[in-house]
Amino acid sequence: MAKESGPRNRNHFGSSSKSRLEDEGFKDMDDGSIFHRDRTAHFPRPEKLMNNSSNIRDTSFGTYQDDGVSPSPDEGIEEEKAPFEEERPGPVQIVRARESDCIFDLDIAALEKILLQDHLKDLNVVVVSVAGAFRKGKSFILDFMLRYMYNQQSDSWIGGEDEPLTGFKWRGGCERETTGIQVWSDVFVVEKPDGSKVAVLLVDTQGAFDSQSTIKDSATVFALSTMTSSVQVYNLSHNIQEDDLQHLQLFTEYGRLAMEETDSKPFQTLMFLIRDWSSPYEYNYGLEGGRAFLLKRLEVKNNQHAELQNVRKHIDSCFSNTSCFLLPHPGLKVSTNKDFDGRLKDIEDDFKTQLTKLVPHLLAPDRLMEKKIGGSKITCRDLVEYFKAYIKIYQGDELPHPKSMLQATAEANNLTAVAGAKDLYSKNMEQVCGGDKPYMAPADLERCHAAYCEDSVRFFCSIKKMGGKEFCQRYQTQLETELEEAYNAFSKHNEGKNIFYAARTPATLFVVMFFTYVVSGVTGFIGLSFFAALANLILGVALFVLCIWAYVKYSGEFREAGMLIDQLAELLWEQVLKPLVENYMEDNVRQTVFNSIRASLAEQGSRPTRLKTD
Ligand SMILES: Nc1nc2c(ncn2[C@@H]2O[C@H](COP(=O)(O)OP(=O)(O)OP(=O)(O)O)[C@@H](O)[C@H]2O)c(=O)[nH]1
Ligand SMILES: [Mg+2]
Repeated sequence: MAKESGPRNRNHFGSSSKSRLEDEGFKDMDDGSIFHRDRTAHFPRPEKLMNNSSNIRDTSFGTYQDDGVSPSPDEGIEEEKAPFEEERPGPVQIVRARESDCIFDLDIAALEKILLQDHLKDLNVVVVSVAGAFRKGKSFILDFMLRYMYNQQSDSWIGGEDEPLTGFKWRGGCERETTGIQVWSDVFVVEKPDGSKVAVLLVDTQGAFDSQSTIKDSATVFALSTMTSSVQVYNLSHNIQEDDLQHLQLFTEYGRLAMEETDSKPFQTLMFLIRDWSSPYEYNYGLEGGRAFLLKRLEVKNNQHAELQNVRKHIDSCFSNTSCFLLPHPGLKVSTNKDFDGRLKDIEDDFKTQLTKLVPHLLAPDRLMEKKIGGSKITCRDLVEYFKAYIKIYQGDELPHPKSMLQATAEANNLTAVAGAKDLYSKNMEQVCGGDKPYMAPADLERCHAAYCEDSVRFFCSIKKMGGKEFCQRYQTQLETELEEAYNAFSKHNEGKNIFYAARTPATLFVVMFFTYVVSGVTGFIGLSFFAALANLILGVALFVLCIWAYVKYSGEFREAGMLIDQLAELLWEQVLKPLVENYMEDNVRQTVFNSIRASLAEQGSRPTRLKTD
């Protein structure tokens, strides 16, 4: 790690800060650290952190900056009148769930404040994140990583026996603690063996599958943290179960969807961290045992079911690197004692031994892996931009909603049943009014539709489906709507076969032409030349439109023009010609009936006094 401090660039933690902290519920501890009354914000003072080890971190907050105007602390300025207040290192929430819906917001200002500091923004970034189910000790393990980062060059980085564990907020109990995504406000600047400096960011995440989060919430947090980290620690308990792999598959697929498609693997390193490993006699604690165990678990065998093979192949296709670490149980005090505050003396030796192997394996300078996206290393500044871009995708509507296994299965069941039932209906209807069948009377077609519709719904109901009655009813309604739509298409197709229907446009245009021809002749004859000319003009337009219509029908080009002419002709037919024809026909029919009745009555020798004809 590079030491970057000096008289004008050092932490500043004045007495005024102390009284402020006391006001906020913090109190000074004997070891020089500050302890919050609710036991959640206990961390070393920055000075202590600096003194504790020779390796120096860049303090993210409160580093004195010589701006040439403000006096430096060295110039005898009283602490109370310090130009600014020290901000304590701590967890910062950068991704937060909205209360009203399952959408997450990015706190851009907080992220920028951390990552866009002058000494960090152009450094390549290493992001180590811990994710997995809730209440499994994620924040707890991250706090040991923090201890390592702050005391890296000391062999006793793990801390004193009586030192409470502080940093990311952790606690016992069964309710979730961490929400959204949190990062440690101190970004550590580390010099790698090749001399290059990198910025190390530690990320804590909301546990998956708590009772307040939907699958979408869990998938979003897991996917976002996997997409933005160079090492994702998948924190599991006791074993790697098949459902752990399935969830990993679901979440990483959700992440992959939001990323640009590339040929290379989208994510970097995945470490399965198995807590409370209880079979060291089969696979030894640590990395070696983990490697053998993982090899066995992720093995793809020819005789394996395709479902099992798919999960394994998917995981392999997502991560460039996978590893596994088997961590022993930390002891009953850790898991069951409500007063346990993280002191090493309460933790089993086996656990501590493995911890001293696990943390350096992840964070030692020669182990640090820069975050790469699309094959190139990214800087802290780039990471901010990627966060902004990714969160936008998860806030939008373009991604599908990840569902619970039952819901997804029930939907698939119902959709298959809908498709089968619709297929049955279509086949039946094809047989009565398909493309090669002649025109059918609309009333008969409707009767067939009603009968086949009933058959189709009966078929849908007869298929066994998951999801319950109410859920299936939604799909039955969807089926009925789709059948109605299919019926509309069939009846339009049927109408198309009616030769008179097809000839309606030219017939209408012919009637218009004939009428205007007669009008022009008559008005011309009686000297109304203006009306004659107008009628001629309409006749000419009708003839032109008829020619265009004929061309469209013949060539299949300009179909929009053809449709417009058809609509115009239909309007004319429906609004003018049809009422005229019907009226005329009705009058004629009435007249005929009247005449025949009168004739028959006359034959009988009596005359009708009055016949009501309307
Ligand atoms: N059995 C067991 N318990 C542990 C282990 N590590 C920590 N714990 C305990 O697990 C409890 C939860 O620890 P946290 O670090 O808050 O767990 P988390 O996964 O961050 O929980 P959420 O933030 O709610 O998701 C605490 O009581 C810890 O003492 C472990 O390896 N095994
Ligand atoms: Mg937590």
